[in-house]
Amino acid sequence: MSSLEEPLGLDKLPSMNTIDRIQRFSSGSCRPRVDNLGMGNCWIEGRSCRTSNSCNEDDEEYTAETFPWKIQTRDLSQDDSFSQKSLTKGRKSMKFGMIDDSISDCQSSPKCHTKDMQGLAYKFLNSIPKFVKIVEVGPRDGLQNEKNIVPTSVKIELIHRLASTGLSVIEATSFVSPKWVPQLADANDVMQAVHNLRGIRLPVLTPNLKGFEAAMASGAREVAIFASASESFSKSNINCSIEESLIRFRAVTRAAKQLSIPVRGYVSCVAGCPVEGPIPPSKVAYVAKELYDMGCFEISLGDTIGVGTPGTVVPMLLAVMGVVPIDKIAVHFHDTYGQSLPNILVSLQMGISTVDSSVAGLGGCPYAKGASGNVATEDVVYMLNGLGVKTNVDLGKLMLAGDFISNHLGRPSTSKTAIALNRVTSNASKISY
Ligand SMILES: CC(C)(COP(=O)([O-])OP(=O)([O-])OC[C@H]1O[C@@H](n2cnc3c(N)ncnc32)[C@H](O)[C@@H]1OP(=O)([O-])[O-])[C@@H](O)C(=O)NCCC(=O)NCCSC(=O)C[C@@](C)(O)CC(=O)[O-]
Repeated sequence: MSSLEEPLGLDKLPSMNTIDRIQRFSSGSCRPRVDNLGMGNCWIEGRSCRTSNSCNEDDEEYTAETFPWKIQTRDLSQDDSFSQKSLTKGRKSMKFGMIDDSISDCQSSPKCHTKDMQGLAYKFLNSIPKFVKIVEVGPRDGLQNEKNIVPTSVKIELIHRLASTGLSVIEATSFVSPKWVPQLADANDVMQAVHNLRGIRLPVLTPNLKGFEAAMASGAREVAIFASASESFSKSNINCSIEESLIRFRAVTRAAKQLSIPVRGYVSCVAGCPVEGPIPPSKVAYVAKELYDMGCFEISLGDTIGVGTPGTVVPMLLAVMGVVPIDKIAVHFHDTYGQSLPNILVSLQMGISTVDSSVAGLGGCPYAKGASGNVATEDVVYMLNGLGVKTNVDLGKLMLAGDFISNHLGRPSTSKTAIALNRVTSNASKISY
């Protein structure tokens, strides 16, 4: 049975319910053990883990120290604009997913235990970063799998439209073999047309030195290399073993360093492989560390076939967080099982602040059959808006970019947000978000 048919579920983990696990991870008392994170082992080890699935931890006060690995996270204490102002904002802020005043309503009810409610809100929202950087991968990951090749002019227009939304990073294309990915054979033309866009980073995928050199010649000023945590996927995707790929990627990072070009590193199949099924977190951590050690400024963890759930994503992230600083980790979810948003939410709760996504939910990998598109950028922005997290992305303009490419492809967007908001207004640009 292919891993697409069978979710990689909690049965692969120690028997601890998900909420319990999130609580324990959030508390910071269970830290990843990096030396032995294989399948079937204790995924987490804290100061007082006695068995593979239990941590001897009493409920703690939710103080700043309880989230030791967080970076620039929100503070829900008295002065915090989110906890206090948002909670008393009134019904008007319910519009478009903004947090409502139900908690403050509840606080005034004798039936509600105010301290418990505040404690719960703190526990689940405290570690979420105040700002999330969105890496838009639509023009690359989104279009690399389209049956009908998208004209170069449409790709260029899409990048321009995305650039106007406030996105700061747009992955533009790939310098890969046109025999393998004919959809992106026009990489040079696309980059020549957009590389001068101001105030925006436009990384491109480069699998080897040949791709790197072509990218540089086209005007690219940031690249990404892409390894896999699955041996089988590495072979089918880039035609070499993981170790061989790391040798190629070292050559790319060395060349990039000489030109001061930033290199992003991807690890694909972090939650499962279409051939091998479950991938142990230790394998993901190994590849992530190799990429980080060779100089990648950021490691994007890709659930290429979209089989991950919070139950498998959390232990995988813990393993990687043991070897790569959390502010250097990004998450990249495909939405095959509709798990992307919950997976992103737990990633944010663990302190991750960079999320890859694709406008209109475009995407898929030509070498991962059955995998669906990336999580839609519109859905991510909507959720982050609702959480009070800044992205600097204008949802209305983003929807227009999504409409543009969906119209061109002749099919509706898979973004639930775009579908819902388009239903309530035919002119998204008039909405005040
Ligand atoms: C890696 C290679 C190039 C190896 O391809 P190969 O066939 O093993 O390489 P080769 O070195 O034997 O070269 C074969 C031919 O390709 C040419 N070639 C060689 N390199 C390049 C290059 N850079 N650009 C253009 N042409 C190239 C080379 O010149 C030669 O041309 P020929 O002599 O036959 O005319 C090939 O397997 C390839 O292009 N694979 C790319 C596959 C791809 O893009 N997959 C989708 C990426 S999505 C992903 O990985 C997941 C991610 C990142 O999105 C995260 C997630 O979703 O989880």
